[in-house]
Amino acid sequence: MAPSVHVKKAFKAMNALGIKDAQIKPVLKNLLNLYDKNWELIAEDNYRALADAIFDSQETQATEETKGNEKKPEEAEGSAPETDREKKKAPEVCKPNEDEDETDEPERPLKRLRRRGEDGSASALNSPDVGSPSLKEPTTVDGEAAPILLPYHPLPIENGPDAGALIIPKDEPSTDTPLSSIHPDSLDNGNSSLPMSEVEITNGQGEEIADTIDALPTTIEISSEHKLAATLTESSTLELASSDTGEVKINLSFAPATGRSNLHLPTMEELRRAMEEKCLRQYKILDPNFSVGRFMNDICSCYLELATKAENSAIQSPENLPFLTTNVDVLKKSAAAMAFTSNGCNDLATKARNSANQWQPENLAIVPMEVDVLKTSEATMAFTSEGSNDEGGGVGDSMGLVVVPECQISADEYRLISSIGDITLGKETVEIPWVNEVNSKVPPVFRYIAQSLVYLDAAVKFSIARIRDDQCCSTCCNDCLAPSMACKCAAALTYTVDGLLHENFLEECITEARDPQKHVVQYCRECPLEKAKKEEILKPCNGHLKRKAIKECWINCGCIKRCGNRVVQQGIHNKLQVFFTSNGRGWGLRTLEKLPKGAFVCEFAGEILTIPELYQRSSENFNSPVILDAHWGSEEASGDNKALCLDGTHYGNISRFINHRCSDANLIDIPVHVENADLHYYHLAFFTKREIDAMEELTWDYGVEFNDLVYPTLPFQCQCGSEFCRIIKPITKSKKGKKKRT
Ligand SMILES: C[S@@+](CC[C@H](N)C(=O)[O-])C[C@H]1O[C@@H](n2cnc3c(N)ncnc32)[C@H](O)[C@@H]1O
Repeated sequence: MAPSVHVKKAFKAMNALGIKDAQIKPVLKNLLNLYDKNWELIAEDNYRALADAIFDSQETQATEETKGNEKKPEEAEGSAPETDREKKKAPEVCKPNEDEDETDEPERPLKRLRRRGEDGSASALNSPDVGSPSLKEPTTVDGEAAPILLPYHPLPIENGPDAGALIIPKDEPSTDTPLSSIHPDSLDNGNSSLPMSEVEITNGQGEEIADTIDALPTTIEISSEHKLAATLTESSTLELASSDTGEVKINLSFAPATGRSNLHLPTMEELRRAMEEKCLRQYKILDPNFSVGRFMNDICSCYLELATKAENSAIQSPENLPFLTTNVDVLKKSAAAMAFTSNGCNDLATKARNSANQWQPENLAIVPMEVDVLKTSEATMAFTSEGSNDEGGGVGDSMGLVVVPECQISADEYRLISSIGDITLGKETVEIPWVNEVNSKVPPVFRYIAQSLVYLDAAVKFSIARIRDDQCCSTCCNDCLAPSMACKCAAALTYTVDGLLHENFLEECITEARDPQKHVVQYCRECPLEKAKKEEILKPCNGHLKRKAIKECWINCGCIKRCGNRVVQQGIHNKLQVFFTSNGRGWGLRTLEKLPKGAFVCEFAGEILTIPELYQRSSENFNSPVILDAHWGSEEASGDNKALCLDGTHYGNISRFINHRCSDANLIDIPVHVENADLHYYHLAFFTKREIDAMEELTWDYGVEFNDLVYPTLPFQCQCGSEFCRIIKPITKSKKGKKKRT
């Protein structure tokens, strides 16, 4: 399964920051659960999420200790010795700005880290001397940019005379001090200590013009084409402005954070997905091409259109532009501001309409995130936000500006996001819907394939010439399971006429899976699993199995396509559903109808990789690859390109959602030969081990061990809930002092 190299890298990056292993380990475990083992996210910005989580946990600990200690009478009287107080603080290593930071708040180990692409005083995590790997943009197996993971690029700010007056949020403001509205005329250019939500506006010639946001009544003032000042009181605001050069900027801001320690910075991707999901659910948008990026773009286009129209006609009265409250003079010069609420647009619109006569820029505001959209024509856009959440109540530090090219989401992805009806995108003969009743996540992006595909080096050849006469039923001409047929392929009595596995065959497979060591037939001198690791000392081979396998009728057989000895190759036919589990296991697969014992559910489809190829992917995020352990070590299966596995991470089918359950899973995986008799490659098909009720989750035993707690070879803490769960639970002491497993 997933190599420990991820863990090692994470430890290394944290060690470079002076954080000790003991502090890293528990937080990393939690984070892995939280991020569904998405190492790519965890490793982003040099493990910024991990560092943040460690610091948060230290902070929480310190706060708790402080609270606990405050209760002690001697400390309440201020008699705690200095040394004790110091102990409550976060570790020394976490306070790089010690000299500057003299607040009474519990010490925050590191300042909140900037997002990728921001400049200025880069955080320790971004400094090259940390020695951690540089950020790698995700690529697909073809080497093309993976569509879903939107890279951030710093916005190129032009200082030339033609550059528009665009707002660049000031990075890392550091105080909660309430702000007052600053009239552009009275601005102090070059102010270097702007507070938390303050943003700068440049006039294209390097001069700061300014924009401030605080916790007072909402105000946006526009005094000239390139001058804009805002003071906001409600939770957040949205502003739109265009420049002479046709650029449109949208700026949505949170009000300053107050007492929200659990905020985390969502990625652009998370934000976009959450918004898209919301639109799909709440507004029932059915257009498969819908995207938030496009939506924002449309706002910009409409805005420009309206603004341009305003130049030529008198329609710019507030009654005619219900959501737009701006200064007409400024509009005429192509710069403007507008505001509306995210959940209360109508209220504000009404307010704006009702107050037409007093139509003042003060009556603006409230949107729960910070967004910047630039250059409609080039469709670039930037989201800068912190603490965005579905309720729109998030607040946070002011963010730096990041710009993301809009068109990085492939058509497939659009379809995936909008195609709640069928996660297979029509690639199976049945539709498989997905549902999330737990949160607003949408399924991970991957290419749905109904059949496995060779990635590159795997020696998988399907040649008719290799099928011997005694391996097929060339004389059959109908259904091989029909009573009158004496078919040699069907003689193995694998399937019943109902398309189920024969009871005996199934039981034998279950017994074999229960104790695989008993069925080991081969030990290799140099096991491919070890060899591919390129470590100097190879561990001895654990042995390889000769598993019971199904041989279906294949191309050389004379029977019909609907022959009873062709089950797996017919594909999925049951009603299944992908759903989000409620106990931290991410997505899962369940059946919507009752399934009998021995029924075929689906096969594991993915990229067919050689073991070295699998290890080369070690820096990527694995989705539990499956080893095709067949006759390894035998003469026939030797060669680096013959020891194979299936990886469903990037290309996969519905099986990539099947979760693990120790021992008493309801599915069993059985090798199936469909195209040829090659022993080193086979299909892996899932069959029911027992009758399964409608709505029951489908699970299989990945066959993994959960015993290395320091550097786990598995990327997840098992939550299967089985009474036979193999995970070693930490031993805790009960109140009576007895040790027990948690
Ligand atoms: C093949 S995927 C299964 C689908 C996955 N849950 C998802 O959301 O995409 C395997 C991953 O699911 C999670 N998982 C599967 N079984 C689990 C279990 N019993 N306990 C905790 N996590 C599990 C782990 O993150 C594992 O790496």
